[in-house]
Amino acid sequence: MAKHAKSLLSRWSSRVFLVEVDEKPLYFRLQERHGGERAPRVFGRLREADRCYSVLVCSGDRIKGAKFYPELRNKLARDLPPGCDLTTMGSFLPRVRDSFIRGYFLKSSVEYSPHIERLLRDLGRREPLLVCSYTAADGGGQLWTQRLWSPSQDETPSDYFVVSSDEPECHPSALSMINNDVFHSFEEARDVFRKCGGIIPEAASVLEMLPGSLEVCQKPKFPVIVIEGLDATGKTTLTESLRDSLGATLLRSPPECLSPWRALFDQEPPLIRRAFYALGNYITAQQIAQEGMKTPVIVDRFWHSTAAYAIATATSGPVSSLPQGGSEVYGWPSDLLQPSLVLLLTLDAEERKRRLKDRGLEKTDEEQQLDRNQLFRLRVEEAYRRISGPPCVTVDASPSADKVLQETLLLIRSNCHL
Ligand SMILES: Nc1ncnc2c1ncn2[C@@H]1O[C@H](COP(=O)(O)OP(=O)(O)OP(=O)(O)O)[C@@H](O)[C@H]1O
Ligand SMILES: Nc1nc2c(ncn2[C@H]2C[C@H](O)[C@@H](COP(=O)(O)OP(=O)(O)O)O2)c(=O)[nH]1
Repeated sequence: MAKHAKSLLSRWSSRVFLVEVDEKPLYFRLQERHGGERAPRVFGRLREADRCYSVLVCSGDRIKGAKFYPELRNKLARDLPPGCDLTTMGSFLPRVRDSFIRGYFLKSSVEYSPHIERLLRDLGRREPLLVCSYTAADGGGQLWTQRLWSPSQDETPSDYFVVSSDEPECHPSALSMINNDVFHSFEEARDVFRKCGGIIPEAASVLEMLPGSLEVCQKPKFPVIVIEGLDATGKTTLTESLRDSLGATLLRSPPECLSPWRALFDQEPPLIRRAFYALGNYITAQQIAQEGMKTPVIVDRFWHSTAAYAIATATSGPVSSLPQGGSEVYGWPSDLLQPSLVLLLTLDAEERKRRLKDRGLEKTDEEQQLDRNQLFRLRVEEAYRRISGPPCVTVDASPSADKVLQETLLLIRSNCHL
């Protein structure tokens, strides 16, 4: 069994678990049982026949684990017997960075079925899984562990209670966001792509587009203005008008040179997808530094989009589950060029939907998620606002395109002395 999983087993009982129940986080941990004390109720609505499993991906290889996590869900969703309920779960060591590991919580309302254990063993042969199976006790919603096991290791009989645990100050995924979801360094993002080579051949093509090393960008002579906002808020329309009005150079992130691979990496798990967008920002930064010596530069999306979508995706539930304002995760990468001004186009949801529809282009999966999941959209919008470095200046994008342009030109002239 991977050394990592063995060490994890030994720390199993000091871990806290997080299961999303009806979009609300439920935190619990395992407490050694002594004597015949009764397990306290943690999960409501469990019957005596219910059997639950915590299935955690504890791969020692970050890339393989990231790739395996979505595959595991697809396999479980496909192969589990009817009557099984699958939700996301995580486990972490309180206040220990990078201790958050992801997994799934299975609730099987069928009588005990060896089929599930066989399925987990087969899956566990591909990547070390840590499985803790629970049995609901006397139907009252009490749970205790039956066995802790990793398919590649004998079962470890155990006798733990499942007891509620306090909600931590911030969502535990925040403990692992930096350089897993939000990349704060070129080297960290490039390292992910270097390690992807064996699994995703196109990673090599992206690496070839990167600068050998980050040349120290000279501060551009001319102002650099980034336009941010959700899809269909009018960024493309406004940036093209600003380019014409200011005689500026128009750039976008990810840069054109990465467009052949964007759709492919949009399908990859967050660790790889976010590294892709982070690397795109570094290439765009090099272009900004060059063009900014000759003309003002307008950029269509940059770091704020990368960080806001990554943070909003890595958390779940209400805005309150975002890392607190001022957290390190909102910081600007020290090796990434900072623009002179960042304008965030804001628009009410109905008008944005109308523009999306009028535009007719198919929606990105993130856009579909924005539509479907208002909570996700609210997390993206709030994450935009919390990002430090140059903070966003919001611009109401609901007036006509020309009015938005005039308003924006006023802001640029007053902030950038153009
Ligand atoms: N101020 C405006 N008033 C009314 N319609 C607008 C305005 N700005 C843009 N539009 C229209 O809204 C649609 C979306 O605009 P645009 O493509 O510029 O948004 P976007 O933010 O660049 O979207 P995406 O990020 O998805 O590319 C287009 O059909 C555009 O013509
Ligand atoms: N540009 C950019 N887009 C990102 C990033 N992270 C996530 N996204 C999402 C935002 C949108 O839903 C989707 C499309 O972004 P976009 O740049 O507006 O695409 P485009 O339609 O203008 O080509 O990608 C990111 O880091 N940069």
